[in-house]
Amino acid sequence: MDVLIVVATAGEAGNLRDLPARVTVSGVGPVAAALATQRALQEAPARLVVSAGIAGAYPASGLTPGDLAVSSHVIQADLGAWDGDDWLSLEALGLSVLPDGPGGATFPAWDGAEVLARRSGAAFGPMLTLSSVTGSLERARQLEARYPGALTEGMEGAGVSHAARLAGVPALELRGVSNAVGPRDRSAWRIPEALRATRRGLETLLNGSSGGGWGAGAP
Ligand SMILES: O=C(O)c1cccc(C(=O)CC[C@H]2O[C@@H](n3cnc4c(=O)[nH]cnc43)[C@H](O)[C@@H]2O)c1
Repeated sequence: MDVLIVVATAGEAGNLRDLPARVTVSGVGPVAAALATQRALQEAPARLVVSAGIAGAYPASGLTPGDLAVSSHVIQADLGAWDGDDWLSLEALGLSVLPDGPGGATFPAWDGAEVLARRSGAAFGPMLTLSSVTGSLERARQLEARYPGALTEGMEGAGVSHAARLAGVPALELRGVSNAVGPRDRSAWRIPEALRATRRGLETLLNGSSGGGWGAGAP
């Protein structure tokens, strides 16, 4: 399988180097992730792009550190406008990140993502991308209200999805949970557990063809 895995940091790449896929380290944030994905796809084609790494889990998701999440959609959640205290999404503004398309800042995931989630024991749902880490419960709940069912928060998924979409390559986000989204408490982050979960999901993906393949969405 011809898979490009994009992670933000060298630490996240460290335990993935032996997997049968190309791993690119983008740097942190959606712009860095988009540029790195674009460059990697120009250097060599891929049939599937994965934004992988660690993530925070929103309170209502029920996810805890060491759990795994796979995207149904990837959403750039901080693109929009404030009208006083009211938030207007790109959709509400009639705008899109894609010059030719509807969809605001939402990127549907690869067709095989739901099967992958089932096989790897991952939660399956929307995964949010923001340019800054949420630091309060109030803000976490606002984001959950705005994006019902949101599982996780990261800083690269939408950038990776955007670049993949422009290149005509399917994409998904796959992240191990390192922390709860909410008040900043670095001592509660469980990065090794999150990295193990991420690796488990990627192994399931990369071994997929030996388990009956991915059906119509096969990369
Ligand atoms: O607050 C700190 O001191 C701090 C120190 C080192 C790293 C961080 C990060 O926030 C890492 C961001 C990095 O990891 C992903 N990530 C993980 N959890 C979250 C989250 O709750 N919200 C947003 N991003 C998260 C993200 O994709 C970045 O690549 C903080």
